[in-house]
Amino acid sequence: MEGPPIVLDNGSGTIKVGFAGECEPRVVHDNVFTALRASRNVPGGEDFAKALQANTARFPVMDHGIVSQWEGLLEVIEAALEEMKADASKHPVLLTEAPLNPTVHRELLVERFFEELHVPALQVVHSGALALYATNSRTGLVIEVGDGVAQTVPLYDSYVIFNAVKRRDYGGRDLTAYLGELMSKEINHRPSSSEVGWRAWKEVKESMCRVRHKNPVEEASKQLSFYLPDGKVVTRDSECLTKCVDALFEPARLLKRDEEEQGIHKMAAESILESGRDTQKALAGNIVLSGGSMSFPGMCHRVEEELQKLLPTTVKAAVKLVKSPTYAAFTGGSIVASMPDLLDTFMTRSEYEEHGAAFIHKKSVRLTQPPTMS
Ligand SMILES: Nc1ncnc2c1ncn2[C@@H]1O[C@H](COP(=O)(O)OP(=O)(O)OP(=O)(O)O)[C@@H](O)[C@H]1O
Repeated sequence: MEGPPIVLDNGSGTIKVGFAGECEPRVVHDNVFTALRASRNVPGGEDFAKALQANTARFPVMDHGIVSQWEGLLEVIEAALEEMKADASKHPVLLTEAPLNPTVHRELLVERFFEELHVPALQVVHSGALALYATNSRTGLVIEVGDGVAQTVPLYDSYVIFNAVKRRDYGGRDLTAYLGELMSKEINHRPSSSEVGWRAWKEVKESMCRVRHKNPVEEASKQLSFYLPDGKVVTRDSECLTKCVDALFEPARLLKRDEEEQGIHKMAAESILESGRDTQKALAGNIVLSGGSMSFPGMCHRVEEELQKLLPTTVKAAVKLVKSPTYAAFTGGSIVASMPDLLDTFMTRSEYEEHGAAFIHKKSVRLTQPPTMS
């Protein structure tokens, strides 16, 4: 007999796993492949093992929303399920994927889940769409920036407006690297190893970085100074703390990407303007920020301000931050997977065996189907 569905938010930085109906994930793991594991699975693995000993090993399983280490992903998931004492073969799985990934990526996910994790049934949904469910609304625009992907997903009455979804390949991981670059210039920070540097930059980013803005109430919770392992100090007035967040609005220039890499406010404006005229006001009036990289103090105000400049004056932007930005996709997935008729939309093992992995494209749930608006 099957147990409750398992919800698996497979992020570029962390994987969040739990049961449908629960508010927060039971297990949150860095989505990284240890050097020791990598040494068993790739040619020239001894170098990875040496890197581990030198404490410089970092092998992310995901590269901007795309699985780059399949063996690593399976090991991370198996470890998480073991921690939950859950047997994948006894639970349908609701899995998240970044929007606009290649179709073949979804098929490979399906294949691995049926063949290697032996799941009885599977559904794959966009993480951005789920975040809106976590706020209990069905119409709105989600702006989600996690560790590796920035996405804007408009939903009208639970339908994803597919043609207006935007996705770019930058996120918190890029901000951490950019902050490290800024700190090495501004305070001559020289970490003893890349791993030590990375951890320190990430901690500074999460505890001190904020949006360039003068609202002292919103900024009050941030730390005043941070002592880096090399003895250097980052103080609250450091220019790099706000400049790091500016990169979300100017990724092409600050993260040195090509012009295609628009800032989140431009992606959001395009998502709204490319949706039907009759839905624009409803979308702009309920903008939800989700994903860990939207947690910077002052973010709602800045997004609202920048976005409003790009919208007609009759379309008013109202922006709010979801309650737990890093868990919002999981929470939304947990709500969706608890809906009584949702299980009918899952791809079953017999469908997989009969039609193959590509059948998943025919099994979209309601919230991932194109709208049928007149
Ligand atoms: N308080 C914070 N302030 C700023 N950034 C934060 C904060 N907390 C977490 N982050 C950043 O958020 C990112 C992780 O967010 P999240 O878990 O939503 O991403 P993900 O699901 O792993 O990746 P993605 O959705 O991009 O595939 C990390 O880069 C982390 O450093």
